[in-house]
Amino acid sequence: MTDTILATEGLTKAFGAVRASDNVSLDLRPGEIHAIIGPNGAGKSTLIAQICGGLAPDAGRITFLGQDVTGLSTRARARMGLARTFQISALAMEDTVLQNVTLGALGARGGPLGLIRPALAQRDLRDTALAALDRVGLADQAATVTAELSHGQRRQLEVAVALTLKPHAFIMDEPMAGMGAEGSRQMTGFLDSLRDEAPILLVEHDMDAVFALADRLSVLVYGQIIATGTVDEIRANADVRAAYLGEGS
Ligand SMILES: Nc1ncnc2c1ncn2[C@@H]1O[C@H](COP(=O)(O)OP(=O)(O)OP(=O)(O)O)[C@@H](O)[C@H]1O
Repeated sequence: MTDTILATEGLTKAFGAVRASDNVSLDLRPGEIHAIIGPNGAGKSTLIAQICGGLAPDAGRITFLGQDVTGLSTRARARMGLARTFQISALAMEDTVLQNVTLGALGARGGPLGLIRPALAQRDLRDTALAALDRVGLADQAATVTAELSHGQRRQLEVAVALTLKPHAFIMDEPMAGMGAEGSRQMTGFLDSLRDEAPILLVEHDMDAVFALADRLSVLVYGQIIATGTVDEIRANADVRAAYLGEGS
């Protein structure tokens, strides 16, 4: 039990007749990357939205760090260290890289964002921000305007913002989306190293990345988890092959 950072138990969410989450139970353990895969419309986004707090489940519960967080707001979960990344719109494109991370660090402390006193001059905030940039390999881009970053660099910047939360878990929604082969390879290496900071719940369509990274996979089909296991176990699973991986291969 203490080996679980995040867990869902019996999570259920219906939209009319569609059961987008149907009794979903899964857990995320220290140091692991747990990938959620499944065909389009399987319920991955719905699941992530419930875990992060944007969508209330009809039934079931979510525990994070041993606490029932089902009724907590997205912000409260984020403050506890549940870090959702790769919502690109969260970055202020006209601000510098350092400004973006500093504002993230300020937000993480609960400071009112409207009162951006000279946040950049606050030494501890600045140090936190610079350390996060260093960790993701963007220290030399601190003064760059965010809009000038490449797609991949923006994703690294999002992770830097998340790092200022001192995350206990990362929730990542399609980090490889929109990346070329080289970008995906670099991102795969980056995520591989990031699991040392906090475990990652990863929704991703790029199967090369998933198979390279995941310690465990859960396969979601029509809102239900039909299998959870290691890459080898999932590859060998007849139900999974029939429902998903077998498609076209
Ligand atoms: N707000 C909503 N209102 C009605 N139906 C919804 C809503 N959100 C999701 N659904 C339905 O719930 C099911 C699961 O959708 P969801 O977006 O969670 O799947 P997904 O696995 O994330 O898909 P994709 O891989 O295409 O992003 C689908 O049938 C979808 O049409």
